[in-house]
Amino acid sequence: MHVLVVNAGSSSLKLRLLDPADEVVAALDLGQWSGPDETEEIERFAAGLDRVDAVGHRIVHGGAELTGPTVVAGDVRDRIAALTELAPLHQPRGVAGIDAVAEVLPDVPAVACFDTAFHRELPAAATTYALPREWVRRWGLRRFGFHGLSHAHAARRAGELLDRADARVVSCHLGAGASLAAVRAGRSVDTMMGFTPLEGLVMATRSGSVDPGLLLWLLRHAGLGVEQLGDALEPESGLAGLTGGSGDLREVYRGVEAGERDAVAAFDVYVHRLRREIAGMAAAMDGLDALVFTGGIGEHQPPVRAAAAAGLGFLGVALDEDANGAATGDGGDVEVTAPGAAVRTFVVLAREDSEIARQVRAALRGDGAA
Ligand SMILES: Nc1ncnc2c1ncn2[C@@H]1O[C@H](COP(=O)(O)OP(=O)(O)O)[C@@H](O)[C@H]1O
Ligand SMILES: CC(=O)OP(=O)(O)O
Ligand SMILES: [Mg+2]
Repeated sequence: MHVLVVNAGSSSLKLRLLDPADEVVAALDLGQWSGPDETEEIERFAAGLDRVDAVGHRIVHGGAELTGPTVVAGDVRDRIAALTELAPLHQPRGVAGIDAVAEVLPDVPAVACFDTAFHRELPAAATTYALPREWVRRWGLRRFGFHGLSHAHAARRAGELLDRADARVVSCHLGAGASLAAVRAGRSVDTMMGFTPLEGLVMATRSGSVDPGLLLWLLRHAGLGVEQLGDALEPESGLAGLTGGSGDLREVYRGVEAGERDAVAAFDVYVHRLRREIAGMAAAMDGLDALVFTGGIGEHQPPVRAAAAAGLGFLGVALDEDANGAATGDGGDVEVTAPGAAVRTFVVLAREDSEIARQVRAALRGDGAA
């Protein structure tokens, strides 16, 4: 089965045609993509493909009900669109991808694959916010977790590379958005993102977790409205907020090398949070066997991996300096563990596309979730 994969992220759109062996036989990447207003290129790409047997869409939020790969039929598209408030940066882009491809390939079955689905069996202790019970019941407030397609692939690859199905893996997806997952025996047992993709690590343009009291203070005392606050936390915070410039870690690191004070501070804040939370994920599953880095930053930025690992020796993490320095995303999935370290560390190329194709095939074969 040839599967066209549509991966709409917050900062990019990635289209891939995968053959039955998961080889990428056609690709289009749009670095900057606004979503609904800009679908001609997707349509042209999809229309120009010789053979598409099925389409798989990455959809960031599935809410409480869409918990596995789902054929886009009936009201499914509208149910996905109805979750826009919970992922305003992402959900409209996912829906735009569904609409654009349906326009040019109306007879090809499409399957929605959700970032949230991998985390659907998180233990209650990990999903529950300590909020009034009445609110939780009325609005279904809970932590969902995201980047599940990437975490599922990264953790599976770590299991294969370790040759252990029961491994405890901390998966670090570090892209424009970023999150960690604690994965034990292939199942997500904790993760950093919550009700929305705003909780957790410092990201390119997102704040990650901040004190809720600080947000209340801003609303009450700084004259900010809810809309302004939302706009500031999402596209104007994170690395971009810290440097007052680009949220691209490549640029930040150039500033670090040039000794620019804001860039050094931003890098330190990013790494401090990352390191602390890796240890937290390990604690959520009584230790770890493998640490995996994936996503644009995880794959291509040796200094981030080195700086995060530098504080984790107490857990048994240690990187081989040369192997880590050489792992810049071109050499496939590689190990970067220092000789003798108790925890194995891998760099795994993010393959949300192959995870989606796998789920599409499973859903269309009728054997449920992949
Ligand atoms: N070739 C590269 N070299 C260094 N850093 C990279 C490279 N590609 C991507 N990155 C980093 O990864 C970030 C984007 O991650 P990516 O996973 O591609 O984005 P998205 O979350 O939109 O899928 C960029 O901000 C950049 O810092
Ligand atoms: C969920 C999320 O943050 O996705 P992305 O990294 O693509 O923005
Ligand atoms: Mg991404």
